[in-house]
Amino acid sequence: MLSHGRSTAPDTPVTWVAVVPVKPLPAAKTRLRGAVPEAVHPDLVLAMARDTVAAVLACGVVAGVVVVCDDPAVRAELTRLGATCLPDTPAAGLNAAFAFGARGAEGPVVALTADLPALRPADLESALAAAVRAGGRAFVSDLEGTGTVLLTAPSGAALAPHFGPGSAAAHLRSGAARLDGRWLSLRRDVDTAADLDAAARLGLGTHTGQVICTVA
Ligand SMILES: Nc1nc2c(ncn2[C@@H]2O[C@H](COP(=O)(O)OP(=O)(O)OP(=O)(O)O)[C@@H](O)[C@H]2O)c(=O)[nH]1
Ligand SMILES: C=C(OP(=O)(O)O)C(=O)O
Repeated sequence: MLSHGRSTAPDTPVTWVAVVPVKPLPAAKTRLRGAVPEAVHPDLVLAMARDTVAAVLACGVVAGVVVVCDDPAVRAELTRLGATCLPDTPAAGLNAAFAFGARGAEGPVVALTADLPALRPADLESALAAAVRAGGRAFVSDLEGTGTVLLTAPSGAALAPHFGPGSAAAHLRSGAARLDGRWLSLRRDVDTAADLDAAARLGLGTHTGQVICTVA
């Protein structure tokens, strides 16, 4: 289990607004079912969201995290961590939730999925520095190379999210630049039990690590 401290880059302005959508727990992470006993599944999904949001908040160039979620229990937990939580007002799926969270943001926006329990702030900070160098919209694919873990838009640009199956190719087609860093902790999203094992080998955040300890 790792303690992910706030990364520091004193010469880099703190500017990014992060948007993290989370599905209501009873419906979330169906491909991960069976990784832990059924009764613990919601705790695991919430713990992964808590570790993701905690790591994003600890990133030295992130000014704030907006969570979009229709589950009041999730909103309460993530508000406690320091996120600003909004109900999923559009109720029209993942991309609508991302666009809703990003609307009106002042400064550049980074959209992240909530299933990154090994995320380290330094990997996120390095990816965001690469996004700044890229100039326009940019994305980071998951380790498989087909999905997306992060999409950025510069200040004033539309996020135009295309998350979902095949999203890496969709983001490329939409004109976003692919950022090719190692960033293992960022690129290790957890969709299946095998992904969770791989994330555990990298080092899980505190909350997910505790859930895994209770079932080990
Ligand atoms: N607010 C909101 N978040 C969503 C929605 N759909 C997916 N998400 C979140 O988006 C992220 C990426 O989604 P997936 O990895 O496909 O998660 P999932 O749909 O819970 O997983 P599966 O059931 O296994 O497909 C996760 O953090 C989800 O919680 C949605 O309709 N609204
Ligand atoms: C929604 C996505 O994530 P996942 O692979 O977790 O479904 C995506 O990659 O666009």
